[in-house]
Amino acid sequence: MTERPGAKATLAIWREMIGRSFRMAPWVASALMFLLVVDVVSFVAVGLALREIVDGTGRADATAIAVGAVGAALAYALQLVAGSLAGSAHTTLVEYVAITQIQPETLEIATGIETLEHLERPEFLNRLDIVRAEPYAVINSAWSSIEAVSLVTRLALSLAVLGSVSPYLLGLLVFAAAPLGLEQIGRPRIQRAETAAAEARRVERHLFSLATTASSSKEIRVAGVAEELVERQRVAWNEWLRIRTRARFAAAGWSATGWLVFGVGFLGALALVVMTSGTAGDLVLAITVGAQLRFAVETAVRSTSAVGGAGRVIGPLLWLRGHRAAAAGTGPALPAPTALRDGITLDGVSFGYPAEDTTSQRLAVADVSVRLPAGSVVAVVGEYGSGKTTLVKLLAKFYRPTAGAIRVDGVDLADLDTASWRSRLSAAFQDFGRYLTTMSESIGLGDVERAGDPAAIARAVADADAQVLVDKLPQGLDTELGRQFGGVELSEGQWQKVALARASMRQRPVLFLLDEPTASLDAPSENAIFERYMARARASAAATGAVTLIVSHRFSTVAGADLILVMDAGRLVEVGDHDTLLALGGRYADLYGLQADAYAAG
Ligand SMILES: Nc1ncnc2c1ncn2[C@@H]1O[C@H](COP(=O)(O)OP(=O)(O)OP(=O)(O)O)[C@@H](O)[C@H]1O
Repeated sequence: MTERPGAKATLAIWREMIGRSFRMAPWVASALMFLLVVDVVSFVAVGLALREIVDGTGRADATAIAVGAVGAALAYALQLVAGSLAGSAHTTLVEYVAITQIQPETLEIATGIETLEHLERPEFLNRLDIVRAEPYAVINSAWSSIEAVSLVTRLALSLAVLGSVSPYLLGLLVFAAAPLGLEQIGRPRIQRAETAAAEARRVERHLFSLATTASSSKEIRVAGVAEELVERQRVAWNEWLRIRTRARFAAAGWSATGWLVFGVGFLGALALVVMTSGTAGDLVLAITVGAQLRFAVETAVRSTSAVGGAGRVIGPLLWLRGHRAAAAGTGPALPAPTALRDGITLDGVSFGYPAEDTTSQRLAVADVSVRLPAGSVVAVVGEYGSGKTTLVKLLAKFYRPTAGAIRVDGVDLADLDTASWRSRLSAAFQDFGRYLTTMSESIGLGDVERAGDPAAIARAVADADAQVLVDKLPQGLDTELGRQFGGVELSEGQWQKVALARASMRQRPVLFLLDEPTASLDAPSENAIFERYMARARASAAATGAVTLIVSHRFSTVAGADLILVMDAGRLVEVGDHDTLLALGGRYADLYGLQADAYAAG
């Protein structure tokens, strides 16, 4: 999956990065530009002063030697100061732009894509990981490309001085090309290795977080699987290390060969100077400037390495941007309705999760056609893995149907603006989030626009039957949640209540999705909540024609629904209300009977 960005794309990114540097930190960026100019000027001054010393020595001119010596000392000092300040300015800029611009961009890309598929695809996650790990490389390469201009100037000047000592020394140019050229051979290997190692790194991180997260740690300890996890993490680290080390060794070999060639060339050139009766002054000048040349070449290698090496991050960054742009879709998007007149219709809807091998892709939802009338309470039941949650995700537009269409009052959901549609939804998911912040914020974030509205939060708390929980917390709604940051830890059921309260923040949704909203709660809590939600569903139905869709495994919960959808292996096998389905004596009746027997036996 290594993609090398083209020269045009790389130049465009550099221009963008330099532009951002000047916008974000104009003083530091301008200072860096100025210091680079000072660096070159002082380099020229050192050369000229050395030339003066050598000429003065030849003429036995003490004044010229003294002027040359003072000039060389001053110019050298200036060069050191400018070089060091430029280094600091460079690091500051790189860090600042990487952290304030590129790092947030990765999160924006990941969260900005409306659907969820990308978060399950390794090719997306691997690239995200690369850019997140090294956002500095992008901006660093942009500034290194500018510094390269000053380096080329320095190289040219060194060679001019050396050429004036002896034309043979110009041959060093050929030898200087060796370290630069051979570096180009090693670098792509490192680049490919970084990309190839990204997956092993993700595996390593996953295992680390699995082993250090409180929730999974319990199972790990009971099952005694910790050692196995450590071993697997070690294997993943080793794999990461092996791929990178091999490439780095190979690149180091090429680089060492290049420097060997340069060293041999330098020695040969000096021998030629001596043999062609150069003066002692010429020899000293050749050695001094030659050493400077070596330094300039070394810096050039480092900087071309930063410039060229950034391809491994620029490539993935451009890919991620492209992916986001492609996912944004085209065409005009319609605003979502504020109320439903007719309802939501599923027309031959099928969906299969993306699979590596598309030929063996299984449909999680297969050819489902049903009408969810405006104002109705709809329950979805079925065995584990029958496609209930997938149906909810399709309605929330997290995925697009692979076939068929979902219509909202006759308008294809695909044509509705996703943000607008989501602003008309309320949803509580089975795998709810835990926001580690205050209780009130954790609830309020269910509706950003009213996140700080105490009345809205109080109503959401009441709807989710969470007042008892709030009363138990040491600082009520102001209590910090989550032990990781020093707050109060909640039980699974309490977290679920917080999620439910969050989902209750929007008072006038047109679709209320509840995917097993009470799975972690006890039966009395579930009953209390369900009654409230039924009442709420009826009130919403009257106000906005809202459809409330509840996924549940508990049949006592769903019996009061207007419409029950029975799913089996992705298919909708039965539709109707409780009495109709019982009378049908089919799948629903079987499942209902099983659960009733289980309760009776219990
Ligand atoms: N993110 C995913 N990637 C790939 N396959 C998935 C994904 N989520 C679910 N599936 C598959 O899709 C099918 C339907 O899953 P879904 O979660 O919709 O079932 P469900 O009826 O909600 O199950 P449960 O009652 O366990 O919540 C299952 O076979 C499952 O393995």
